[in-house]
Amino acid sequence: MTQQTVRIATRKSALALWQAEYVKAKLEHFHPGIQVELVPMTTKGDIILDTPLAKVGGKGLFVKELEVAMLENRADIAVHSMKDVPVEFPEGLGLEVICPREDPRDAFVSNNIASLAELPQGAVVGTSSLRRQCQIQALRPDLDIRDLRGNVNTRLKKLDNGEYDAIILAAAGLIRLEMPERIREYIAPEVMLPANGQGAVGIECRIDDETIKTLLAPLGCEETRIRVLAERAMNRALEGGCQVPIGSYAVLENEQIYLRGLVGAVDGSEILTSEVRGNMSEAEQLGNQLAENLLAKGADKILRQVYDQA
Ligand SMILES: NCc1[nH]cc(CCC(=O)O)c1CC(=O)O
Repeated sequence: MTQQTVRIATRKSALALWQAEYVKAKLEHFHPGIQVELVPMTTKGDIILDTPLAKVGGKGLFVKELEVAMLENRADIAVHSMKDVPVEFPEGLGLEVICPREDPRDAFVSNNIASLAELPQGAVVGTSSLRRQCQIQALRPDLDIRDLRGNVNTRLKKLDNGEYDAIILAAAGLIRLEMPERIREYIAPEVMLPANGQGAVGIECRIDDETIKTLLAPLGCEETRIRVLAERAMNRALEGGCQVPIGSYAVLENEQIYLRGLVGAVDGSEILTSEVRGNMSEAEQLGNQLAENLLAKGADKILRQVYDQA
């Protein structure tokens, strides 16, 4: 029998490598004797660091090169942070499994201030996420939100250099990179709704690769799959990629999905929210319904303004 080998296409950031190593370890655990190789590569999103992401605009800035590698059979799977994965996949590729979710909340990170609420008037907060920006500005119009790009370590370094009083990052990244002590406050979803898929890692592969799909099956988490399916359905219906002021967050409560959604003007002057509950088997319908609720409240008008400015 030939030796089974799985090649993982991955970005080179510390978090991407952590996620790829995590999947490698899981594959080796479930399939003793398997060979797993990492194929590190650079994506457009890693190169364009000086332009606000919303302006670069390209959906899938961080995943395209990985997808091309799979289509050209230079890799078998790609491991992604679900929140960076566009809602549609290129022909021939699909998302096969979603792994158990890490803490989905946003984290308040600062060297001298304990929480978002304790930030002094006019404090400088770093984030390049329009979703975070609009929610913070709605709460605290006085704060000075400034762009912050780069991978997790780069962002922390900029904070430590004194460029910001505080920054907002996904808690999941800090936990995975073993820096939970950096988190001063876990921001509740009621205060800051996370991005769709935040904290979840997904694995993409060629849809006709049955061997790989069989190997991947034990890595999936059904609860996470349902939650992320509902969240992504809302974003898809709103035609929102990851660089939009949209939040969506699902939890399961006794076999029921509770899905919350938000669309906001970037300056926080207007925030639309809605929520739906329904059966676990109706994740996508619930996402669509929530999007319709938001559109009925005027979400399309807000989003069009954002796209026009970008
Ligand atoms: N957009 C970058 C990105 N993609 C995934 C994570 C964090 C981990 C996750 O959500 O799985 C981050 C960093 C951040 O938002 O702080």
